[in-house]
Amino acid sequence: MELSCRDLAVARGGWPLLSGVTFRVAPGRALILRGPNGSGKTTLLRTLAGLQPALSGRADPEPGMIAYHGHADGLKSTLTATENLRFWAELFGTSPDVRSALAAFGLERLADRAAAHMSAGQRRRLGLARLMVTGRPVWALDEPTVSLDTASVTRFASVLARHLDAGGAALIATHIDLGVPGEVLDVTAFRSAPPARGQGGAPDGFGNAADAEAFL
Ligand SMILES: Nc1ncnc2c1ncn2[C@@H]1O[C@H](COP(=O)(O)OP(=O)(O)OP(=O)(O)O)[C@@H](O)[C@H]1O
Repeated sequence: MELSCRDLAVARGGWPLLSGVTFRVAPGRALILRGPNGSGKTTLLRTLAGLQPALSGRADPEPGMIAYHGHADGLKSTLTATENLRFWAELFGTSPDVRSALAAFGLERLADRAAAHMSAGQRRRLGLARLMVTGRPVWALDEPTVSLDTASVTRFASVLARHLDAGGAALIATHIDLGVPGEVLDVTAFRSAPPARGQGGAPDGFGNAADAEAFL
């Protein structure tokens, strides 16, 4: 499935961050988001995933077709690895092969262990295995390889390659080369214009005007 954005404007805490964001990701391709800390990569991903509204513009497909993996792993800490994947499959209305999803991330021996008793890297692997049970054609991923060792990065890259081979698409904020087909988009090209001086501070929840101006 294709992922596209036209003239999208996004904000955090009511403060415009990016505007005029336009791109197209064909089925089978990934678009890698780049940009320094605080430049708006997470905000763009969250907007596309429907976790916050866009200020203006258009994005396709609608969030219901997008599986989002953010900084948190989205796990229920008291549930085992298998139970977590079943929980998500039920939520997404799919009938997945949970054993294959666990195997893809080398989690077979942890199938019956509660997420609370896993290491950070093991939890991250389980969180990523969740993507395989969503059945969603577009993946929006925010720094998916954080906490992963080299072997796990390779496993993840291979799961991602299979997703793309099957006609899926992906938008990924990452600083490492995952070796998948696609282009790189630097979000700093879409920075919103800085606010005019004397227009007051940043809106509640954003931080403060100095922070905002430092970024903008
Ligand atoms: N919960 C929040 N409330 C208000 N402002 C926020 C919030 N989270 C982030 N921001 C601000 O929004 C801006 C964009 O943040 P965002 O997380 O989208 O950047 P990023 O490019 O993903 O950064 P990083 O590379 O550090 O993950 C930053 O200036 C940040 O300070």
